[in-house]
Amino acid sequence: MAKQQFEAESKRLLDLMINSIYSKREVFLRELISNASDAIDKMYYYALTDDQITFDPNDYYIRVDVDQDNRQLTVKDTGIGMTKDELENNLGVIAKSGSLAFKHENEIKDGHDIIGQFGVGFYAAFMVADQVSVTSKSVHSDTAYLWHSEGADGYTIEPTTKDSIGTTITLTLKEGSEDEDYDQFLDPNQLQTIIKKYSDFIRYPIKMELTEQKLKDDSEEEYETVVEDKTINSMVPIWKKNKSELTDDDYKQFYHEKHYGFDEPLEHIHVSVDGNIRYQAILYIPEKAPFNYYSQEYEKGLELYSNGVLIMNKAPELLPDYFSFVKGLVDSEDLSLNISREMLQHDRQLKLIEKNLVKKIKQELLKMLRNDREKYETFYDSFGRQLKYGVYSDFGQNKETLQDLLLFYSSTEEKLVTLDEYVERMKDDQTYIYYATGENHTRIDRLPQTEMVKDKGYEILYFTDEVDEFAIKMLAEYEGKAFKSVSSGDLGFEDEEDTKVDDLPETDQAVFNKMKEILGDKVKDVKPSKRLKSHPVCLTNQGDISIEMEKVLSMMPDNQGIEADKVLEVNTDHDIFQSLKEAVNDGNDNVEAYTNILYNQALLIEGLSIEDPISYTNDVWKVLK
Ligand SMILES: Nc1ncnc2c1ncn2[C@@H]1O[C@H](COP(=O)(O)OP(=O)(O)OP(=O)(O)O)[C@@H](O)[C@H]1O
Repeated sequence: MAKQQFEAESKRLLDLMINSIYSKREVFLRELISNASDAIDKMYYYALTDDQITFDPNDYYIRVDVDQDNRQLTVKDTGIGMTKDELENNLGVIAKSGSLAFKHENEIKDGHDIIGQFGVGFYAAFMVADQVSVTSKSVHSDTAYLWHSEGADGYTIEPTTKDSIGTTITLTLKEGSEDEDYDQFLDPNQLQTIIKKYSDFIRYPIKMELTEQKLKDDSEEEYETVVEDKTINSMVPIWKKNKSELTDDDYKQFYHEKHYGFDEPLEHIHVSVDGNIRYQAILYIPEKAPFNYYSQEYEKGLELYSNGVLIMNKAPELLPDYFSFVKGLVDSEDLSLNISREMLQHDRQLKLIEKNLVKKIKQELLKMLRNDREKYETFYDSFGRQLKYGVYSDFGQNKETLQDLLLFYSSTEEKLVTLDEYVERMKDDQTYIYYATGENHTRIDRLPQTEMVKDKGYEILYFTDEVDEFAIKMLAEYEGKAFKSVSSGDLGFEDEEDTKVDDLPETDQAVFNKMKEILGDKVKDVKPSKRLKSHPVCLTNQGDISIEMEKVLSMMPDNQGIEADKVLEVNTDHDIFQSLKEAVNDGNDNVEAYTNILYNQALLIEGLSIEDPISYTNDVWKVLK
C-alpha cells in the first residue's frame, strides 16, 4: 500500500508539535478525549437534523484502555466517525480543523460547544507514541477505514472492518529512557489522574477498566481482585449547575476535592455571566492564609477552563494582587486560546472577566462585613494585611476599591472598626481622623502622645501592621477627612495655639536652649508640649516620614538610611522640668545627663533603640549618686 506524504508544511509542523507546542506530554490525552467529545457532540447535532437518528445519551461514551504487553493505549468513542476523505483531510493535513469547519457550518452557538479549532491537537499523540492508528466508521459511510502513521514520513489509509460507528485511536507508546517516562501512560491509575485533571467535566462518560482489591462477599478480611468498568469523570461541572440545586456542603466538598485549601472556605461566589463574554465562575474566600501567602513563593491565580477543559492551573491575570487570596475557577466558551491551549491570545477578554470578578468579590466581602462581622474579622485576620498592601501599591490606584474593606482597632470602641464607622462618630469640632502607631494595642495605649487626643474625647485608630501607615498615607483622606498621626508635630486642634519657646519665662527658655545644645542634630527641635499630661517627654516628628515609618524603612534590604525629623517635646508642667530648671539655674553638671536620659527614654517609649546604651547607663548612675 502506497504511503501518502503529509503535506510539506505539515511535516515541519508535526516536528514542531512533537517538540515544542505543549509544555507537558500528558496533555496528549486531553486532546484525544476532547476530539472524542467533539465527535459525540457532532453526532448530537446530526441527530437534531436527521429524523432517522435518535440521540440516546446512554449510547455515547469514551473509553480508554491499556494493553501493557503491547505498550498500547486506546481511546475509543462512539461519535460521528470519519469517512475516508475526512481521515485524509483532517488527519493528513495538519492545522486543518474539521471541528472548526463543522462549528461554522452548523452555526453552533449554545452550550454544547465544540472544543477543537486549530487542527493540531490530534498530533500531540506523537509526543508519546511512535505509531498511531485510527480506525473509524462514519455515520455517512458503510465502510470503515484504518489510518496509520509512524510519524513525520507520512500515513496510509486502507479499508477495514468495524461494527459500530465511531473512532478508535490506538497509540503504540515510545520506549522510555532515563529522561522520559512513557510507561506512566500505561498505568491505569496515572491515566485516571490525568483524566480527572484535564477532562473531568467532559460531558460524556469516560470509562476505564480498573482493577481493585475488594473484600470478598461474607468476609471481613479476605480480599479479591475485581476488575470493574468505571466512569472516571464527573461530567457535569458544578459551575454549570443551577445555584438552587447546590447546597453549601456541595461547594465545600468541591473546594476540598480541588485541593484549594485545607481550611473550610468562609464564603463561595458562584457567577454565571451571559454578556459580551460568557463565563461561569466559582470563587472561594478561604478562612486561613496558606503558609507561604505573604511570601514571594505564593502563586496567585484561578483555574481556567475553556468549555469544561482545563487550560491553565493558575491564570494570574484573573485576579489582582490585592485579592490574590481568592481560590477557584473560571470557565468560558468565548476565550481565544493559542494553539497549545496554554495561553490566551487576548488579554482583553481576561481583563473583562477580572474586572467583573473584582466587583463580585468586593460585593461579597462588603456583604460579609455588614451581615456577619465575626466571619469578616476571621477573614480580615488572615487577609487584611493584603488589602492594606493593595491600598498602598500601584501608586494607590486601587484605594477607592479597598478603603471600605479596611478595619482598624479603635481606642474608644476597643474593637475593630471601619473608616466609615469612625467618621460617623467624629465629634463636631473634630477635623481629622487620628491614628497612633506601635507594636501592639497595649503599647499604643500607653504612648504619651495619645494623651491629649484622648483627653479631647477623640477616637484613635491603632496601627500595628508595618504597612498601615504607608497605606493610610496613600489614602490621605476618607470622606473628606484627612488622617493625622497623634505623633505629628501639629495635632490640628483649632482652639489651641502652639506654645513657642520665646513666649516662655526666661528661666524656662534657658532650659530649652541648653537641651537643644546638648542634643545637637539628634533632634530637629526641642519644644514645649501641649499634648503631654502625665509624661515628662515624648518624640514627635516634623514632615512626612514618621518615626514608625523610619523603623519599617530601616528593616528593608535596600534601606537608604531615611530618618524622621524628630522633635523632643517636653512637658513644662512636669516635676522633672522643675528639677531641670533648677539644675540649669544652678549650673549643675548633671544637666547633660538629665537631658540625655530624657531623650533616650523618649526613644525607648517609641520602641527605638538607644544609640549608646553604655553612656545611657553611665548617665543614670551619675544622677543616682
Ligand atoms: N475521534 C474523532 N472523531 C471524529 N473526528 C475526529 C476525531 N479526532 C479528530 N477528528 C477530526 O480531525 C480534526 C483534526 O483534529 P485535531 O485534534 O488535530 O484538531 P482540532 O480538534 O480540530 O483542533 P485543536 O487543535 O484545537 O484540538 C478534527 O477537527 C476532527 O474533524
